[in-house]
Amino acid sequence: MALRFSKMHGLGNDFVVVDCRARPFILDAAAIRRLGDRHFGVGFDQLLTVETARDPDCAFAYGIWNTDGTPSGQCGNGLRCIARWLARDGALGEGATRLESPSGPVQVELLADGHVRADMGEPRFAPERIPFLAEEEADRYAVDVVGRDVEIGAVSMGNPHAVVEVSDAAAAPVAVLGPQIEHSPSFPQGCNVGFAQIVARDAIRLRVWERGVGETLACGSGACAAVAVLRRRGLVDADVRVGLPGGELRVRWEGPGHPLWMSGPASFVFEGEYDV
Ligand SMILES: N[C@H](CCC[C@H](N)C(=O)O)C(=O)O
Repeated sequence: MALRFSKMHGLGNDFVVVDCRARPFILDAAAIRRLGDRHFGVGFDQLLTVETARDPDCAFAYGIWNTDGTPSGQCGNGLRCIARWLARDGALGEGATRLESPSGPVQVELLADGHVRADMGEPRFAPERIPFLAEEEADRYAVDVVGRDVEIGAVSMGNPHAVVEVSDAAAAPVAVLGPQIEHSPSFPQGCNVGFAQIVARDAIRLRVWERGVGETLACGSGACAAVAVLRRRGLVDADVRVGLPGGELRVRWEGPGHPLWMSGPASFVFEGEYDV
């Protein structure tokens, strides 16, 4: 059976997008891993499906799977690509459109410069909503990683994130500390791990080790998570430029009680057919 797809990326965080509006998604974890394999398949950081919405207030729904076949609750770069994909299909109305993500509704809007702005909802810091095992909610936690304490912030953007503040993102031990924190028992469902360097009150540099993938060139929900954690600590202003290896995202968060906004590019690369 041939599976038609669009290959897309958001700042180098790359996706295979499959239109499942006419028929349900049928690949199991092993088939997703094969599709995501960069030698034996097409290759992606995440597989995204466009689906009909169950939520009557949303125009469409979307699904998210990592390279290892595990599902995710949110994908910031991916939802910008879904918005561009729907716009090309003539299915995105004027102004803001509500989309149903696996973790709840988000709102997207195509900007004049071709970028996409997304209302990602409010960051969730309550440990049980991340999920993260902690007695009480805090700005920072000490997590035991291979016998030593590492200080992190923890937050959900619909998917779990740990944020580690570093003095130099370029030199951060992403490949060592990333998987150790991703698989920490403190995060019962695992987590994405951001390494954030504060450059100014309106600019940070960030690298992200993604749950179920590894280090990616960019992570939209990771950028949101880093700004949320650093703003809650009073270390950055509301508007922050987030510099990732693949490029820059803009994130805006007034603070508790307010939604968090992210904006950035979304690009098509090619259309293809995959023999499932
Ligand atoms: N690349 C995505 C994040 C995927 C998160 C996934 N790795 C998870 O298991 O939560 C983004 O732009 O937000």
